[in-house]
Amino acid sequence: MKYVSTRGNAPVLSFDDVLLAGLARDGGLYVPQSWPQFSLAQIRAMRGLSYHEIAIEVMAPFVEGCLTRAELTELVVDTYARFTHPAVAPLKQLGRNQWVLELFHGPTIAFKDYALQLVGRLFDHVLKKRGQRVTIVGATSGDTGSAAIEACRDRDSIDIVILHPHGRTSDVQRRQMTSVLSDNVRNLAVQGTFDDCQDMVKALFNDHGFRDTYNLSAVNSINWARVMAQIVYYFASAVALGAPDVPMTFSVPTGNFGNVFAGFCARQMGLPVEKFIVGSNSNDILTRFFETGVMNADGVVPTLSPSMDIQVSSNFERLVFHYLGNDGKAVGKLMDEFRATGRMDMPQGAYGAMRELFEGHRYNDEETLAVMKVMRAQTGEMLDPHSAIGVAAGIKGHSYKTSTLIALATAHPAKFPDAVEKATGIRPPLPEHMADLFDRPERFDVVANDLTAVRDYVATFAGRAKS
Ligand SMILES: N[C@@H](CCOP(=O)(O)O)C(=O)O
Repeated sequence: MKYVSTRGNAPVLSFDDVLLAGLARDGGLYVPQSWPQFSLAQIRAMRGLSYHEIAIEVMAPFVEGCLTRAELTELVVDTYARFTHPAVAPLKQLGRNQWVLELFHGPTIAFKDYALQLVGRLFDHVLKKRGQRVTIVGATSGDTGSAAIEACRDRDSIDIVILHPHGRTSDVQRRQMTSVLSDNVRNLAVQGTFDDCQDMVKALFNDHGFRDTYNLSAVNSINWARVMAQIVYYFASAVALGAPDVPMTFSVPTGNFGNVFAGFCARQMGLPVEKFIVGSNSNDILTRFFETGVMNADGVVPTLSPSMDIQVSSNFERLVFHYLGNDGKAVGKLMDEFRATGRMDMPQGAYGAMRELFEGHRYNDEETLAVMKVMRAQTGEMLDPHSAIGVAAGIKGHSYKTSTLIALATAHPAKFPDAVEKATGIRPPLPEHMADLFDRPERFDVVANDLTAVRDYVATFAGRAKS
């Protein structure tokens, strides 16, 4: 399998090079040159397989030529054996034809673990084989950071620096990152927004001298390996509910568009999906896009669902690439326009085709709390604010008659205890392995929203003498 950049002007790479590269050298994102295909019979045959068995089937074509099936199997089995639910990603019924997919049974209790636990092991495997080291630089609005740190902490071949927006994550989210005191981990609290953090990470990758000196790698969903591992739960949940003989509608709360794009990949590979519903909070750039065909960046406002406090959804570029017929030049033009003006007008044909498959719905904080309260009262399901938005958007957009709804629950309610208590009157306790989180010492450095300050910090950290 080979991978190409969405801007069409970077080297074509194999899986292990894409894993280490993160962002393509032309500023684009890597996507597979062609989509592996599963026939209906092959999808049907996945029914009854375990999560890890489905993971191997789904991911094997993407790593072909880089990992043997035995190597992939070993990594996958080791990854998901550590998840706390025997089903790994269990489904819970909400109503007729409506289900919640719980994606918070990994170590940091958010969906990011499903990919990052594997990505950490993939990095280790490839770097050891090559005898190389990397410096991972990542941006988080709350969940990616802790999942990446957990996956990479104490690994000999990796240093990791995570940028988060100062004061804009939940206390649990921040502590999950800042209480990891491993020598190879650093947290930077940036006096800005998540978009500022993500922008600076991309700028460091686009500075080729810097990138090469410190061997930068990425853990955000700009890294294809993240998206690849997330495709698995779309297949696993769909076949558990009768796919491919019943079409699915997926509802996904999303800010950076990586999660829902993984669902789109599953569809490209043959999984029958009727619709993707995107749930937004008040930072509703994606919902506005699907309503109008215009991507218009506004200021970010803090919400009860901080992981989605995002205006620039980096994976949207991968979708644009697909709908512009894999025309990297056209994608580059649109992205440059968006960067310069904060506005992107999708060509009508491409927008019309996107609208056949995607729609979006927005919920402000008040509406989110109301959904959490009603869901708890009517179904017994305790939802975190992000998952509540996904469920509400799904119920709004789903047609009972033609498909089964799977709404993705992306984080454990205990990650957002204040919001959950406000909505339901119940304060969800942290799981046992995190019970002492608020007693652990924290370490982080506050930096200005300034690229030079961040670059100097990364250089000093990555360049330090290793003990
Ligand atoms: N919502 C994310 C933001 C980063 O997204 P990613 O999928 O590109 O890592 C977070 O919680 O950090």
